[in-house]
Amino acid sequence: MPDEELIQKIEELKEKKESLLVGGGKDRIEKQHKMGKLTARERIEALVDEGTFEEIDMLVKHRCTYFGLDKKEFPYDGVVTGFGEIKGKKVAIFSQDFTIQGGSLGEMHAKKIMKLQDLAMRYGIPLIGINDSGGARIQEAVDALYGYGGIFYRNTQASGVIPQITVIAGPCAGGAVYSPAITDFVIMVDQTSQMFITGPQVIKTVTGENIDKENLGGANIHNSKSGVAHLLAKDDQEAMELVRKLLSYIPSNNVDPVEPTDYDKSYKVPEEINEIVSPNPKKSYDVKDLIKLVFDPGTFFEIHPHFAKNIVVGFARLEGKSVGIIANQPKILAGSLDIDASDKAARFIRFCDSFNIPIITFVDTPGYLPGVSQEPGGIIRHGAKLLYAYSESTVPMITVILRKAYGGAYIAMASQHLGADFVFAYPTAEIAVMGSEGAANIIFAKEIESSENPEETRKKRVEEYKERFANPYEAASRGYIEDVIEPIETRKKLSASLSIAYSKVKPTPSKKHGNIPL
Ligand SMILES: CC(C)(COP(=O)(O)OP(=O)(O)OC[C@H]1O[C@@H](n2cnc3c(N)ncnc32)[C@H](O)[C@@H]1OP(=O)(O)O)[C@@H](O)C(=O)NCCC(=O)NCCSC(=O)CC(=O)O
Repeated sequence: MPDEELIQKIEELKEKKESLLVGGGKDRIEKQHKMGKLTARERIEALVDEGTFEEIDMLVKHRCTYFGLDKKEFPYDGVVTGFGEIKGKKVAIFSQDFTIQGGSLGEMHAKKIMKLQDLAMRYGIPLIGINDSGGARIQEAVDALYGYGGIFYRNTQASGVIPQITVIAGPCAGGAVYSPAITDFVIMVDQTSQMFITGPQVIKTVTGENIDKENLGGANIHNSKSGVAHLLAKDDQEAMELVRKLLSYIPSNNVDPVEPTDYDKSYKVPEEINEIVSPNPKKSYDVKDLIKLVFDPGTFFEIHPHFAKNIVVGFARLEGKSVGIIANQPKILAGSLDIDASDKAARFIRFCDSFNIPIITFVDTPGYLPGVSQEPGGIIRHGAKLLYAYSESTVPMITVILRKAYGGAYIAMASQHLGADFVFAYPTAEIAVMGSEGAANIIFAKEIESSENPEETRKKRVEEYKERFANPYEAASRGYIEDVIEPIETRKKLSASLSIAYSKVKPTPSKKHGNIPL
């Protein structure tokens, strides 16, 4: 005979949980849907493998008594936290619920996130944060600020230990923006998400400028101009699919390897690869066409595709194993390295290195971009990040020089001198201090000027310089590159050299940490 009191207690528990599951109520959920947004719980459902989500701390309550909050209850204090699986891989997830007091972050809301961060670190699993919040819960004042501080601190401690991925699926204003900024990848949803340190109204008061929130901090601005966001999703559903895809290329932590996948063993790089890179340095091409032919078909996943398009970064698989790719893009700004390209590549290199993902670099760049916007903008310290990031990396690094590799940019783009394990060059490669025309104009200036036919002398000298240096053989003769290869051999050479370099052990000097130029 079941105990009546026990039955009643279980009923009470069920009712309590069911009442919490309605979040901020039907009307607010409807409003959320009308805006094209999923709710916090629907987002988690879209993210994880079916039926794998295990919630914790659903019964947490706020304890603020100011401004009438003592009379208000906020289910699970406006943030859903717990664990789930993505393609079988365990992950920790928090998802802010905008239907509950605008998803604002108070003391207990923050404590739930902090606890989850601590647990993700303890278990060595990725942390995924879904942000949809009006920021610090204004009534909770300094307790809310304590909360943000604790989250930032943990984000920083976790950096390089577990992957941290953020989805911005609504407003993210004020102090709230810095947690996503510390995480490894930020995905923003088009039209429904914004990030800014202060909104349009405050800007109008402080600086007198008029701007709407989309142009100030919408998904397009942060994906294409500021570089704050790495991926753009058309809606919440696509954002969750992007997280799932991203996770398949990266490990759970800085110790575990990425699981290799099956791949088509019969895949042969098509002959057309030999025709992509033209020997004419003025003829551009899309380096992504080459990348797609070299790696396992359909596996190239570009990161930051809308930002600093003169450099391409992303993941792909080579014989089922995950690799990170950095490639100059000759189609945009001739593949030159500017401030944004340096920042973009350096951060990606450091992610790969932190999580033991080998780095493959394709080089075709005339150099660092000179000019009046770049120098005062600090191209020197930004450009230095790229050299620094490659130099400090300890993962296997393989470099392929496709065509131009001039001067400082040759050194910066994972040259052997910065620690690349294998460097290959195509016959079209030009490894020199600078382009032949510029070089001849400088070193033969006096001779050209004083000759009877300056134009003819100039041409002759340019040709001489080109013949001497605009090729890969001078570098190969010194052993600065391991081999000159045909493009069609690229996949085979990369696989063979990676299989050797996987066991790489690179001793690093004992230090607390370096001081990368920021
Ligand atoms: C985010 C919004 C644009 C969303 O506008 P909407 O019209 O969609 O929604 P809304 O204003 O009706 O908000 C829904 C409910 O959430 C509440 N709400 C929203 N933001 C809140 C916050 N930060 N603290 C406490 N409550 C908040 C609203 O009062 C409302 O409650 P109800 O339903 O009961 O009426 C707006 O709410 C907003 O501007 N919020 C403040 C953003 C901000 O300045 N945050 C910075 C905080 S300071 C900070 O973070 C620290 C720092 O900057 O360093």
